[in-house]
Amino acid sequence: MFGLSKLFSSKSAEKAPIIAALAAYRSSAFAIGIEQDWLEELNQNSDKSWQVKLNLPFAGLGEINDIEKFVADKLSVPVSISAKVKLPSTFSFKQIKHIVLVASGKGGVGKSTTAVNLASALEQEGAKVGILDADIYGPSIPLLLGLQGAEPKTADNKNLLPFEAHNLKAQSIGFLVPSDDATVWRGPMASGALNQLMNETAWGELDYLIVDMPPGTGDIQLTMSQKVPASGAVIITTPQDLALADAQKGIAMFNKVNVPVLGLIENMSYFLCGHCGEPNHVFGKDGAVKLAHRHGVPVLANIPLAIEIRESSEQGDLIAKDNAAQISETYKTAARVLASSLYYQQAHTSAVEIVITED
Ligand SMILES: Nc1ncnc2c1ncn2[C@@H]1O[C@H](COP(=O)(O)OP(=O)(O)OP(=O)(O)O)[C@@H](O)[C@H]1O
Repeated sequence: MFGLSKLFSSKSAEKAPIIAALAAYRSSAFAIGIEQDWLEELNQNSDKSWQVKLNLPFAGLGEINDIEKFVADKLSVPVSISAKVKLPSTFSFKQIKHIVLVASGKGGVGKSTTAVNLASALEQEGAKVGILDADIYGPSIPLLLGLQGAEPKTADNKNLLPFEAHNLKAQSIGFLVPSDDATVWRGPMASGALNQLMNETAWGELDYLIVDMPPGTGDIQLTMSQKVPASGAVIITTPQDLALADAQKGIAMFNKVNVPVLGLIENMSYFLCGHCGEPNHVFGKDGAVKLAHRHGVPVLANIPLAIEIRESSEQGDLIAKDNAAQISETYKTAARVLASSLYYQQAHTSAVEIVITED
């Protein structure tokens, strides 16, 4: 852990301007700048340039270049910042620091596609990430990760090993239950299967576990949300009125079970015209942002309706990993804001303890 004495010992006066410049940086994710206790090392070279080492308490490496530029411009000297992600060691379940539920009020809005790309974006922002496919009606995460046909394996005949693809650990409820049977399921059965997968998968240490929930806001989703020690939920919607009405039911459901809604993601938000490049709001405009304002939650991203998203998904590729695609930056920005709100929520409120029970 960083010792303040190391920072302020002999050369504290020289260090004050760079500490102030780091603290003055602002963005949606770094809403109150770089805090002093994130600094691991701060050294000034003989030519007056600075070298900074940071430990970020949330996934946010994608913004380091912007921070570096901001500080260098402010001080008018070259600044080089290196950083790694080191979340506080508070575990919500086994060695998992945060569980985030990705839900939608209705089916077909692109929940699974968004969940898996968000997981990848968090990983690219420097975190250890897993994805758990809990969609009993149509488990699609193995397909989206290019894992179709994979069989679950165990190392010790007790715990399942998670699959690994695209630097993510993954597990799917589809391996436990044939989706044809899901129509006759009740809440306790579904939450029991989810708990079994959470408990009996050897996840190891994870910063974030993204759970792709079944679509809807019925008994099954309610019971599942109640039984998982989630840090928060993200609701995926499309701009149509019907989808937004269902997203509102999702917000109400999470409020009922005291799972904080961390934000909405509007998927298929607009279509970029191939001729003029202008966004075309095929399904309506500003619906998610109005809903978000009404409930005091942020819109984390507006994801376009894009052929590349569908094509990558069908090939088991992730558009979030394609650095040439503008959409990948949109997922990464959403991931940073999500990660930072989890950090500030944990740092500034007292934790609610949720206990997993067997029923
Ligand atoms: N932004 C997008 N642009 C283009 N196609 C998309 C986009 N988002 C999702 N899709 C496509 O829409 C289809 C449905 O997506 P997905 O399976 O993620 O939806 P879902 O909400 O998880 O569905 P379900 O409710 O059945 O679980 C897929 O073919 C996917 O590739």
